[in-house]
Amino acid sequence: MKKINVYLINGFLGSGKTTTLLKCMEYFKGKNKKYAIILNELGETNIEKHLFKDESLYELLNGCVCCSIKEDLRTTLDELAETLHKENIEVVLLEGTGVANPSEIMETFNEKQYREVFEIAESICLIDSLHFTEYTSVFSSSKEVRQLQKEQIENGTVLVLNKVDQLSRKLAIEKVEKRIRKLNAEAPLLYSNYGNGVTEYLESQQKNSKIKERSISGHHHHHHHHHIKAIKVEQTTAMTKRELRDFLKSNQDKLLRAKGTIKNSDDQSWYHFQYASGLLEWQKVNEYLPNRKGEIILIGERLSEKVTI
Ligand SMILES: Nc1nc2c(ncn2[C@@H]2O[C@H](COP(=O)(O)OP(=O)(O)OP(=O)(O)O)[C@@H](O)[C@H]2O)c(=O)[nH]1
Repeated sequence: MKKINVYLINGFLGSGKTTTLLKCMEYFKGKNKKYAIILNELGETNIEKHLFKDESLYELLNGCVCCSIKEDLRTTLDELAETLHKENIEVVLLEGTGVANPSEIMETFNEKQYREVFEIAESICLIDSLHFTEYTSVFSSSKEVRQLQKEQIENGTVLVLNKVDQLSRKLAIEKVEKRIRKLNAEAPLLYSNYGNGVTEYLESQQKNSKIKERSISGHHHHHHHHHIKAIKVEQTTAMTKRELRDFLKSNQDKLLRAKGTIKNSDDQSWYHFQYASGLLEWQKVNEYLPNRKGEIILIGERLSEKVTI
């Protein structure tokens, strides 16, 4: 029986995984291939669920604690294997948490019972060009963050240097590329904004599938990443965008990423927001959200459980 192609989408927090996943979904839709999505989310709530309405979605919430990833994934894959053929699913798209070692996931797919059904077609590693130097420097990041970047890049079959729009100088890009190449010299490297170019790459690989004989087995180091955690903070009073930005900036030293849905005191409307690479983006929610509570997911190191806004 033809195996199900699995596309892993990894990369550090905020590097552009979900943005790329949405593009891959469009691509497979255009090819009339049915896919299932597995999201490995950090934190107890999936704040981005609105992006995946009506999709075949499997969630591994809290799955970042690496020791539990494999077990959670096995349960999901067993469930998926039951329905795959009934639903004509041909592709699985799996987005990692951003703080997990992709080899844990690869190893699970490599277990005999799953190897017979699934095949990792590509392990896409997104890299935030703006923050890569900071995240890999001994002066500005923890050992844990550096280790994660290294593991993710080492395990990519294609590397996507994303957010190049944030790098102003060509020299800076070259410097980042040089450092990446020290970690993974073989995988093709794409320059990208908002994950553009990834689906074109997938298309070209389909045509060249005969020449692709890389082994995707994953590196077998086990590191534990218990210091990076996600906490959920509930919004108690409506706030302006400026107040939100000030709040995030005041936690900047510990914060790697934040996202959420909050109520804006200027127009009393709901907004989804994203905070990555020190940049805050927000978008008005157009649908009606009854009994909605504002909530923010903060992801970082040394975060205290007692944050209030
Ligand atoms: N300027 C710029 N922003 C980008 C680019 N790609 C993604 N973003 C923005 O960066 C933020 C994070 O993007 P996501 O796709 O959610 O990143 P992610 O890796 O899925 O984030 P986590 O799953 O939380 O780790 C969003 O606000 C995106 O709109 C890019 O190429 N350039």
